[in-house]
Amino acid sequence: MSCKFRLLLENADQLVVICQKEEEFLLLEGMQHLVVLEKASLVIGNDGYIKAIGPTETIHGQFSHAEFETVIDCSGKCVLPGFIDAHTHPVWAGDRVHEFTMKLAGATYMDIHQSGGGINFTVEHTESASEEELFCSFKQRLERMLRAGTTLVECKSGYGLKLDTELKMLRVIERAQREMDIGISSTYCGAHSVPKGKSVKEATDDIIEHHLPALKQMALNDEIHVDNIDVFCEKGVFDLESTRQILLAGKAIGLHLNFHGDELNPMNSAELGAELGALAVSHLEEISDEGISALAAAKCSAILLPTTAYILRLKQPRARDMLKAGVIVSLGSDFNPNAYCFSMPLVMHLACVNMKMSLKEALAAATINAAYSLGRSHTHGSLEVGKQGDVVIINAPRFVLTNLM
Ligand SMILES: N=CN[C@@H](CCC(=O)O)C(=O)O
Ligand SMILES: [Zn+2]
Repeated sequence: MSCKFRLLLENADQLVVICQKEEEFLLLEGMQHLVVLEKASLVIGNDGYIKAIGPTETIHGQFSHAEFETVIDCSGKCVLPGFIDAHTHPVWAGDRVHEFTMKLAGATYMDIHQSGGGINFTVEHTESASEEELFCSFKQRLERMLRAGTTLVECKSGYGLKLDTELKMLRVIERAQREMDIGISSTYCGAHSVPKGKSVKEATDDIIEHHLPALKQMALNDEIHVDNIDVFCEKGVFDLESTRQILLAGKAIGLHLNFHGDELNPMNSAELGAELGALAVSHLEEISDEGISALAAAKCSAILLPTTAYILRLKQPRARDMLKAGVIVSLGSDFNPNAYCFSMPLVMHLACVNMKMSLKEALAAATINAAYSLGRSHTHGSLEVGKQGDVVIINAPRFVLTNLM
């Protein structure tokens, strides 16, 4: 082993490891027992991966002859894994502030959507924006997410709908993956809305016959690498059958299934996600009891989005029922022109206050479980040797009271 390392975080009051047995996710019981080391240190190697973690004295002894590029004294501070934002729509042009006024006056999300606003408004502005403009605003948004402690973020396309604009968005995401110091999981969301002038069937066929083969070819050419496929499964958008067809076609080209469901109307989306082997379904404000059982049995994560229920005044997702039933609960900011939130700390806060999750449950949902929902829990979501060294240092001595655990 080389004697040069990138970073030593020394003597943290609390080092919140989350879990230490290579767990892929935590369920209700595991969330109550997050692993927290006190007076502890952590070493990150030149490759960016965690090399050692343990009591300050032990690490001090083991690395007494090592050289570190940077040493940070974490006395009086608390170290957490970087937050993972499991659901965002961050590439777009054209704000929708006027829609907030309409909503305050009583319009619903679907009223606005059906009158050509909402997603379709953003689609028009994103189509006319240049790739460079989209990249610049996206970059600023990612920088703000990083400043709020997010180190891995799921980023969707979905304001293109036409193949060309979807590819423009995915190229912008790909460029950020290469150029920026934030981890990105890229999601093709061409079925985010039915394009003007097309029926659901025509849109579904276009995606299956043209978009997905193009993505497959671009992956083979090493041009664009997409991780997940998403569909907005909702009354008046993509119904259950078209959602199934699109997801199956995405699965056939190797994409993880991770889609919007049961948000405004009960659609049996959770049941569909479980049946198809989806990694995750997002929203779920209108999930059924059967949907909850199906997610638990299939180990399909529920990505809950407290900002959406807040801004649209929807009923809160049933986080407690899901946790009790054994569902893998994750969190995301749902950053988009309708829910303008960069901050996973705020998302965790809303999850606690509005969805009645505990601090520990919210942190596990924003780290190891969010990593699971993106198929990344082998490398992200906890501070374990061999995982990526993504950390947040907070200027406070504790995240949790260990004697109350
Ligand atoms: N519900 C569908 N998609 C987004 C909203 C996108 C938009 O309104 O632009 C969501 O997750 O909340
Ligand atoms: Zn969304």
